[in-house]
Amino acid sequence: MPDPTPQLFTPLKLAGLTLPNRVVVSPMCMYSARGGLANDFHLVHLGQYALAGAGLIFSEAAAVSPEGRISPEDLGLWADEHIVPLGRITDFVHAQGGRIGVQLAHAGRKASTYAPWRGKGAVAHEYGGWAVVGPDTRPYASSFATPNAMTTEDIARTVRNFVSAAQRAEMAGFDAVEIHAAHGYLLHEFLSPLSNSRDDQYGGSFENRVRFVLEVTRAVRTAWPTHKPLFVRLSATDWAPGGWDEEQTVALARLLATEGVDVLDLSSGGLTPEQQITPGPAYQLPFAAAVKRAVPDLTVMTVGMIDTPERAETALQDGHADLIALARPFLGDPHWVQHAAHRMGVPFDPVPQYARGTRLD
Ligand SMILES: Cc1cc2nc3c(=O)[nH]c(=O)nc-3n(C[C@H](O)[C@H](O)[C@H](O)COP(=O)(O)O)c2cc1C
Repeated sequence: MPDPTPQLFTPLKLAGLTLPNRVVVSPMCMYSARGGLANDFHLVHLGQYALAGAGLIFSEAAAVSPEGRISPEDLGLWADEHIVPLGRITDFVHAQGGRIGVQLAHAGRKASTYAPWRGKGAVAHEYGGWAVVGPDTRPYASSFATPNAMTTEDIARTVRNFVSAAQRAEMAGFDAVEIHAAHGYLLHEFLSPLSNSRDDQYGGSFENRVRFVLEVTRAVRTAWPTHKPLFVRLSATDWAPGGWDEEQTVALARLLATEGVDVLDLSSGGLTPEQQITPGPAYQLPFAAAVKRAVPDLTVMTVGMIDTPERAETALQDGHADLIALARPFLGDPHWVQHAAHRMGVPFDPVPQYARGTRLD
């Protein structure tokens, strides 16, 4: 074992859950479900990361209501029938010594589109899409559906949907949940002045725009067991003038910390097609660093183009983040953690049962 052990391979305790290393499989929609139900694809896709020793695996966004799906192929947690197929996956991951969380999501005005493999940007109405909702009636882009502005009853029902989804996640055996409030989906749409023109208690001032995400967080935290960590993913900036930005993110981070959020997962963008950004290596790390500086009690996860173990290790050693999430690197190399350990000289056995000699039959 190198001395000192690379931070990437040090454990991290989140509420009652201890992660063996700091590498997290970031949520990735695979557009492979029917009726929101997980199937063999999800078992194999997510299960492979447990066999390969990821510190924590996040499933893709699971819709909290049918109209909150990005596409008809999204995973769901809006009905009890979703519990058993997901439980099969969490059982498998746990049997390999792994940990798995699920992201709870509502796509808002970016719902009801084709899955990307059907043709980008098209609206699913043509083959049986559904009416979409948002803070107001402005669509994400001209090729997207025109949303119905949510009433306060719609908002209250959506809060309840997040709670029911979290309760189903618990019944399915997940170790963590993440509230998806990023990437231009429903909760982010309420946060940003660029997509929220409401004049009621959910629009206008900062306090009003953050109300919906705080209500969801408070309600989910109450329903989700205290020994299991709660993550929230935010887009730290819209990369657009007059939009949501780092300053507001830090202010919201302070509020989320008081609501019992364990981990803030800092991404960016997705609110508008007119983003002013050319992403480069670790381009979202400064947002994690800013939140860590301002809210030291919060555990912070960074994501985005952290493609090498060295870059990940530097982010941890510089104190800019506590956890590193990877998405595309895991698609290219499901054994990323094992390969990182090898490069850093860390002994690493991804399948503890084999290491203990109990499964050598
Ligand atoms: C195929 C694919 C699907 C994704 N689906 C989700 C998702 O369901 N929820 C989410 O928050 N982010 C999603 N993302 C974004 C990733 O979680 C991640 O934030 C982003 O890809 C940047 O990380 P990377 O550079 O390591 O890929 C997706 C990314 C990819 C490539």
